[in-house]
Amino acid sequence: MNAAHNPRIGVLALQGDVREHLAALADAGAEPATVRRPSELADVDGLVIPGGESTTMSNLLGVLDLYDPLRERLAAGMPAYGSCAGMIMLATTILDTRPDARHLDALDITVRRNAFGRQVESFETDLQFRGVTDRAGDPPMRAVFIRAPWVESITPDVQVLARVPEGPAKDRIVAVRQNNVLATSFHPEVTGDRRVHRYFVEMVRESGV
Ligand SMILES: NC(=O)CC[C@H](N)C(=O)O
Repeated sequence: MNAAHNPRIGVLALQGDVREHLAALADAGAEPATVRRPSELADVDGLVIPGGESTTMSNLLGVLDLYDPLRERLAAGMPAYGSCAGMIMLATTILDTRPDARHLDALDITVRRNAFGRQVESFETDLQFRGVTDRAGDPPMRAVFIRAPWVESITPDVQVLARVPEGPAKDRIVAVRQNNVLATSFHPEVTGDRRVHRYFVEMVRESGV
């Protein structure tokens, strides 16, 4: 695999906003590919796990024989980016989930599902994103949350990239990175702002996996 110029980045295509991520990755300079089987997973330099329903995704991973190969590639350092349900899938500890839901243990965070409350199922805000909005003149990032999780706690190996700037959930952590794994509670693929996808494409290039 040659990740130097145009990394091949998969989107786990079991459910959720797969098309939007494929388009965002193409805009961000990657060669996008859908991943539904182990052979397709073996062929990518990095993987996006989109939003959807983490308990359903957990089931489908098992049914399609993707769970073990995906854990193995993550353990070997394959870069991954999870948004919303994807963040939940990547986490080591999940609060408010079903006891039989399986996850990928690639990110040392405790994440709470549907954390923003059922009344406020979805909302938008502008936030600062470390490494993306921190140069003078960079506009803030529009973040769209849909029945989103938040990160309840992290270990020292995890870098906080974004927090909720205001309101009842002020300061809750909503974007993190640990080595080659990136996760956001929100959905950058729906706004047309490609900066998070460019950040991830750059991670994949740098990893050279
Ligand atoms: N937009 C989303 O991905 C929502 C995540 C969903 N609430 C879950 O728990 O999996």
